[in-house]
Amino acid sequence: MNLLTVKQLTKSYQGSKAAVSNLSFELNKGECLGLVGESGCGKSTLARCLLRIEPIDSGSIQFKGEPIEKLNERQLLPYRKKIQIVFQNPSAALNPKLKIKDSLIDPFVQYRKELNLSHFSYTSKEAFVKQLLEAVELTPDLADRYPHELSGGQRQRVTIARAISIEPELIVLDEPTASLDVISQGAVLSLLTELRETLNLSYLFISHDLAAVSQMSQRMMVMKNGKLIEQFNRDQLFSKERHSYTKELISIF
Ligand SMILES: Nc1ncnc2c1ncn2[C@@H]1O[C@H](COP(=O)(O)OP(=O)(O)OP(=O)(O)O)[C@@H](O)[C@H]1O
Repeated sequence: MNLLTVKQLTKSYQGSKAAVSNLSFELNKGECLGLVGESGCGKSTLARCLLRIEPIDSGSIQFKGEPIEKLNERQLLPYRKKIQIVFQNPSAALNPKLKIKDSLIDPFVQYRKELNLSHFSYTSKEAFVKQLLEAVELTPDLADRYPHELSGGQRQRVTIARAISIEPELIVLDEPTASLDVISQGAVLSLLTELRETLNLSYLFISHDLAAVSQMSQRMMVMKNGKLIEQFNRDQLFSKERHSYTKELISIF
């Protein structure tokens, strides 16, 4: 089933050439679609446009066939809980003044009335927070700590737990492991794959790291200077038909 359809999406910042230019792709339910490209090629701009954090210049974004590019904030509410984002820097994503349990419960409290959870269940705040921490393989005692009392890897697990707490359909992962050391990176990527399968999630996985993208994704897209160069199945990554730019990226890794 088709979850997200993007057609001819273009976005430019004032006074600059298009950061994202005429981008078209589809993302299917249950898959991880990878997007790889060097720094500054427009990956985060695309992520922000999909989340409607940035307005787009032209093109369309459909979620399950519904155009969402022109919806106002109130009309967007039902989509806000279906599409979540995990950013590169978990420290910026967590409120330093809130204990982990309060950050974790926040999306649930915000969307409580519209939620129909199937994997998690809410009986009490404590029990719910415990379930979330367990889902991302963290111990329950972290609930009472503040973000600065956690490691970078633990903080990123907390932001992932927040994103999955309301059981979204799609998560945009924007360089989710870029701030982590290699061992934590591997662990977080394995966790994300497990969660996708358990919770029937779909991912748009954005990274400059070709190895990570190819490990996670069933299909991949390559972006350069705001444009999509090509898209292909993961098992076609090393095919001789690949674009010369993709081959260049492969040669660097
Ligand atoms: N708020 C902004 N205002 C003006 N220009 C911006 C803004 N955000 C990004 N840009 C420009 O848009 C282009 C794409 O940036 P973007 O952050 O989307 O790239 P990226 O591929 O995510 O890079 P990185 O991997 O380094 O995060 C760059 O030329 C950048 O300078």
